[in-house]
Amino acid sequence: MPSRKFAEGEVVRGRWPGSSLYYEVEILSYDNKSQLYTVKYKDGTELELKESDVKPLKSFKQRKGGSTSSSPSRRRSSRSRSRSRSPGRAPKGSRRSASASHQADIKEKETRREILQVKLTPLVLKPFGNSINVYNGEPEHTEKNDISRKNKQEKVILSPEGSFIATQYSLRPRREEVTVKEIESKEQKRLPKVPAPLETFQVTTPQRKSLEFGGVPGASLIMLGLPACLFLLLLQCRQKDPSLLSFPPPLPALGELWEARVCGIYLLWFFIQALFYLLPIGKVVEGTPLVDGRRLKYRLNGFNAFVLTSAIVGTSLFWGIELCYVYTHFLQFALAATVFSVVLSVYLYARSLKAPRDELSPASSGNAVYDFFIGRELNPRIGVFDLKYFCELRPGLIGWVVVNLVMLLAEMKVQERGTPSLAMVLVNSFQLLYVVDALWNEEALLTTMDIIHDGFGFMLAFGDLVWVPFTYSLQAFYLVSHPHDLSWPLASVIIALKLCGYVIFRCANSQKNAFRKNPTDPKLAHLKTIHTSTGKSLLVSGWWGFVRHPNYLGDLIMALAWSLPCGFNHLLPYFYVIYFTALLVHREARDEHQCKRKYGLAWEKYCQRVPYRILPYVY
Ligand SMILES: NC(=O)c1ccc[n+]([C@@H]2O[C@H](COP(=O)([O-])OP(=O)(O)OC[C@H]3O[C@@H](n4cnc5c(N)ncnc54)[C@H](OP(=O)(O)O)[C@@H]3O)[C@@H](O)[C@H]2O)c1
Ligand SMILES: CC(C)=CCC[C@@H](C)[C@H]1CC[C@H]2C3=C(CC[C@]12C)[C@@]1(C)CC[C@H](O)C(C)(C)[C@@H]1CC3
Repeated sequence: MPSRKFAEGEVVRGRWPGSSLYYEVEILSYDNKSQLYTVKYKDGTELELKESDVKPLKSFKQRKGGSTSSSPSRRRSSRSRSRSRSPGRAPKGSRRSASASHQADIKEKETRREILQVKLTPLVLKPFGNSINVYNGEPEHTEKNDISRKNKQEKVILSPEGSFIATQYSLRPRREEVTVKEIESKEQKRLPKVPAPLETFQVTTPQRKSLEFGGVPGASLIMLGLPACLFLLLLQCRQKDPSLLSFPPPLPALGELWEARVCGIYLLWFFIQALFYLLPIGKVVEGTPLVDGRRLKYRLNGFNAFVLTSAIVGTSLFWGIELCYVYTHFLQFALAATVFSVVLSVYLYARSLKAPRDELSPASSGNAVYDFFIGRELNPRIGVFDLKYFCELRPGLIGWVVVNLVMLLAEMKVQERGTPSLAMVLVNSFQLLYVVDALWNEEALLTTMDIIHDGFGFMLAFGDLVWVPFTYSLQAFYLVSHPHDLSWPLASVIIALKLCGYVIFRCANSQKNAFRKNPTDPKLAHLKTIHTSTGKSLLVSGWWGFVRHPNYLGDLIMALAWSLPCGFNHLLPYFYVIYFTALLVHREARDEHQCKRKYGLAWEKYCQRVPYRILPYVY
């Protein structure tokens, strides 16, 4: 049990010395000896504060029934008069740097977040205490998913009037006052229209300290490295001997790889998928609340698009259309897709320069190279057409299944077989199950960090449109020219492994999704939870009590099962497992960082209760 109340990285309110004003600060460190916290204010000021001068964020939203009876506006004007020592005020002449305009963007975004924290954050229940002295930011206790208690909580959260409290006006530095007033009047007009949000990811995400992915050098390296890696993989896979000894493969001339017909087919594919996306079939749902309180609408018809695509592919086969053309021109298709993703990224960056500030991604930085990579605009849309959401699941993911099928047909042709090999059938079926699962559970995508945190830039454009269909299908591509005879006993073990991975993956994801959708779900009543200061709880038993990312564990087990049918002659079919382990370890670290900032000590408590991240007793 930690002796201090607040964790490093936690965002809290810190008293400005000599005043009674509290501002949002981040805990940088704690000195056991002096018992002082080093905190950082939003303008960069670092100070040491006593514990009594630090309060959890939530405690300020609980003063509605407290002694301050003045209206928010009255309170604001009276408090602002007394803000002579605002930490928001930087020393003369030192406030604006060269990147001032983006900093201003970020500042305004933060300001909006702050306002929304005031207006959108759900009330915290009595058990946390209505007084800031009672609740210290720590989870009070771990308890069973108590329905009667949760019902109470749900009631409070869902009531629009009860959920929005405006008590934090005094916490804003004076220099933001004009913007704040302008924005507030806009917000006040908008807010009654939106329902009380349950998910407040963007709203409560505090400012980031450092850039992810190794910052500008890391992003530059990834942007150059990923396409190079893709072409080396494909060229290596085409070799008779794809072992490391014959690396690097001979490089073809660029002219050989560029074919206008292939580009046309690729564009046709993309626009057919876009057309399916626009069909008015499927449920329309709302995404998580944006920084301005709005919720975007998304149509869930990914599975329908898959069925329609299957019908088109089936018809093409019936008419005898040579699908093996995709195999014989695989590198040309990869180049066409790469060029398309680069053009798309340039378009996305260019249009983001005109995007309103509050539509920028929380991951964007103000650095052009980094923002081109991570994406500047959070949800670029052309009318109702959401570019990121569309690309994440449709052309690439469905394309991957079609590529696998093409490889199966190519194997039969190249190896002159009447039926596909058992290894190829397993790879195709396993990956088909994965894609169908993703499309069937499409709604879950709306809460992933790709949708709510990352912008739409080169990373996701290239990742979704090129990396997924052309590298995730590497096992099938490998099997076309490197046959592997798989015995049935071994195949049974691999099938069991795949099913085991799938059960972990699906059950873990479904358990969390069901819990986030309805924490009072009677089916989850047996699970233990930890309460957090945001009003949301964390599961600490069931799948999420086993390791902190059981869904990643299941996904990794499945990844291994996709490679094993290719045998052990070469490393190449295991590329996916290796890459995916690195991706998930990095993704887990990003998520952990964000959860620690969101949930503070409650997250630390969770980490104590569930010490392993992905693999029990190993990691
Ligand atoms: N094949 C691929 O290339 C690929 C790549 C990436 C991901 N994936 C898969 O995609 C799926 C989604 O992954 P993801 O990275 O978006 O993350 P995720 O693991 O689905 O979600 C993480 C979020 O879950 C919530 N959470 C964490 N611990 C919790 C607990 N104990 N109780 C309740 N909620 C908790 C937190 O958000 P809130 O508290 O805000 O709800 C956290 O930010 C995974 O199955 C992953 O394997 C596949
Ligand atoms: C390689 C680099 C640096 C970037 C590319 C990452 C990109 C390939 C992945 C990022 C998020 C991933 C993702 C899926 C596929 C791969 C990514 C786009 C996913 C669509 C796979 C199917 C799952 O069920 C899912 C939950 C829908 C996945 C969502 C995230």
